[in-house]
Amino acid sequence: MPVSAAQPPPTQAANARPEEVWIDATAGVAGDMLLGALIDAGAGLPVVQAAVDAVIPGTVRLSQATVRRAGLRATKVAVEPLAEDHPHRTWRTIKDLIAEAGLPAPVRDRALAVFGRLAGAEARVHGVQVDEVHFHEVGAWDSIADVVGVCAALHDLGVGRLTASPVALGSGRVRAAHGDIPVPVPAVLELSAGWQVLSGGEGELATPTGMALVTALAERCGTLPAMNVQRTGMGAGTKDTPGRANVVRIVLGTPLPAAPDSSREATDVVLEANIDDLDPRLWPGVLTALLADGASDAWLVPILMKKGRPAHTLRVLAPSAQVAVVRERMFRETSTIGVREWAVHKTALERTWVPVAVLGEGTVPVKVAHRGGIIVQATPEFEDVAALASAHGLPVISVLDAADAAAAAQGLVPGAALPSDTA
Ligand SMILES: O=C([S-])c1cc(C(=O)S)c[n+]([C@@H]2O[C@H](COP(=O)(O)O)[C@@H](O)[C@H]2O)c1
Ligand code: NI
Repeated sequence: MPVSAAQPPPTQAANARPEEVWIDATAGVAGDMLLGALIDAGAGLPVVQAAVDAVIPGTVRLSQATVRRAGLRATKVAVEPLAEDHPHRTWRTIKDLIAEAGLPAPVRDRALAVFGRLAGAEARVHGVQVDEVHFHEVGAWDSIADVVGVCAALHDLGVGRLTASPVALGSGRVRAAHGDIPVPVPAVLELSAGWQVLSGGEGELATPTGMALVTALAERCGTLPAMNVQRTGMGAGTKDTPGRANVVRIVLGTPLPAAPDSSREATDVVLEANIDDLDPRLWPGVLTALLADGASDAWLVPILMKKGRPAHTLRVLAPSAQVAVVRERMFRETSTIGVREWAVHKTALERTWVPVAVLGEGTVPVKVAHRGGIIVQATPEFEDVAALASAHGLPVISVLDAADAAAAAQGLVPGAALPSDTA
């Protein structure tokens, strides 16, 4: 039943641009729920419609309504087709549509990242090449509307950093293009790798599009970060389940100034072990595997350990969500019979990647670390430099010098303002 909006008008503080968003997906998440929550928090539906129209002109109409879910008021976004014909689109087609739509760079890049993650999961589930993935449900127009719409809404609200809660996946079975499949559906399970999830709850609580949005856009899985709250938003799912509100909540605000060290929230974990009996030829492979598992860094410190034995401390820095996988790798691939762990707070500068053209042979991404809108470091990604050099038979040092010069020519130098289209 439609109900009237109960949200108070925004205060002056609530109108300031929020730097941070936390997504509460503990009741599940779907693309339309997240979009509803962002519209509920103040993103403009016309802005969202314009972004979607730029990608798939004249294909869908978005509308919003205020509804109740288990007694809670929330915004429901509906995506209606304007034409009867819904072609199956491949990831290759969708990538081109998004890339060529003239969207603001942050909207385009976020939308490509989300769809790329969704396409990667579908490719693994169905055993096909990623470019050939078909978005088999309703020809992909509703997924495009959800993904592009959410990214446009985030841009409209001026959101920088996103974090999110663990995601409730649900239970049971659903009917999809593949027939009758178990919940969590295969694409959702694939997208859950590296994220914290909750079981329980009836039905399909998280859809592939919702899960791709959360895991591609949020930097970290965890509880509500310390912030000055400005606005909140409630987005409704389709079903109304009594006793369990089918909603996504979002909280927008500005981060609190850094607290004293002792009270800062731990974001990462250091795991370590002293090892004196591993064949040294195995170490490079161990370090590589730990990084592939999602560790932020893994390194060896030469030590003289008990009984006067020359040995190494293997030390690994990992985001909290990756700790179990990293610990398992340490036990499986080294000779250690114990692992020590402690929580740490890592302070990481914001970073973004800007492609620069190099020697007329291709592009290399430059990692730009920034703080308060000012560039602190700009470094061409070495692996990409080395790959370009190898592909064109050039010395790595020449490509590296050319990439540094190209970055400087684009104004990507320490102390310069971050270009507005890369923020
Ligand atoms: O279309 C896609 S990407 C898709 C893949 C799968 C697999 O598990 S494989 C399942 N589904 C089902 O389609 C509907 C709609 O999903 P959205 O992500 O578009 O909201 C839902 O029931 C999915 O489980 C879709
Ligand atoms: Ni599928």
